[in-house]
Amino acid sequence: MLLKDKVVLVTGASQGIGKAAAIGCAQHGADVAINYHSDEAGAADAVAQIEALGRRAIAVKGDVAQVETAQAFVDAAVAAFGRVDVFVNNAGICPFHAFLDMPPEVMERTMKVNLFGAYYMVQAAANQMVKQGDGGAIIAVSSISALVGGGMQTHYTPTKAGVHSLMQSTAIALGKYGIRCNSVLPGTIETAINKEDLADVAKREYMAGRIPLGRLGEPDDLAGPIVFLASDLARYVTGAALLVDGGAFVNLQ
Ligand SMILES: NC(=O)C1=CN([C@@H]2O[C@H](COP(=O)(O)OP(=O)(O)OC[C@H]3O[C@@H](n4cnc5c(N)ncnc54)[C@H](O)[C@@H]3O)[C@@H](O)[C@H]2O)C=CC1
Ligand SMILES: C[C@H](O)[C@@H]1OC(=O)[C@H](O)[C@@H]1O
Repeated sequence: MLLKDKVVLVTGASQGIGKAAAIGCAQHGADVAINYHSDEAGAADAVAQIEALGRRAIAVKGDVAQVETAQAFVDAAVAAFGRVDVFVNNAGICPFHAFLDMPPEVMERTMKVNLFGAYYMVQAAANQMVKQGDGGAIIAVSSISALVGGGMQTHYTPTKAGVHSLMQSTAIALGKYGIRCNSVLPGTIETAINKEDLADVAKREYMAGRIPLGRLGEPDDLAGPIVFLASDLARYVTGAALLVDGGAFVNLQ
């Protein structure tokens, strides 16, 4: 039990990596508040799975692109559980699109959800941790795309580099409060975000073939690294970025 009786908040946790992280934290003894955008059934299922583990859970609806969602989420978690120990910034979108004719609204929505949303959420969670006075852990779900490009992701990869950079800067700003800030950098994980993209069999085989561990990732592959960074096992780790990609990044030839 690495997170016994800790209170963990996860954004975008009605499915995919966020849901796996929320359940993974509950498996390690945490109570969990999840933010979700619109998938009521997915959020209810996440809550049910956490409660089945004997832990408490709430689901709070909100669009992370709206500034006020951040404080409302933290307030709801504090009302339910009294405090915030761990904050996982996971919510994100990746609407694949070419660069030269990128619609401004797609570009701006991607920035607002992935980067602005992360900024305001991390700020609200950090203020609560500072008020509590006994530290905390913040983990951002960045991406291998913080380090490498994507021709159909010119609006997306800067947001992932941005949240990685945000963790580096908040690690400095919040270190004196005992708040650790780190990011995980997933490779290609099979979720709804890339279902359409990976429906292209040739692309899917190419992507899988680039991975030394021999398979695409699944959401649960992120749960362990996130629990680790949230836990006291990582008590001297801050400002770090952990690739969780089956070795894809290092596979040049
Ligand atoms: N699947 C992959 O290959 C990779 C995913 N990531 C990142 O992992 C994170 C989670 O994505 P996945 O689980 O893969 O996809 P997903 O599509 O299953 O999950 C994304 C979650 O974010 C939520 N969300 C989207 N917009 C939101 C908004 N405005 N407000 C609140 N919630 C919102 C969705 O409802 C969903 O629950 C994202 O930040 C993504 O960029 C990073 C690297 C690789
Ligand atoms: C959604 C993509 O398949 C996925 O997102 C990322 O951040 C990865 O780098 C992949 O491109």
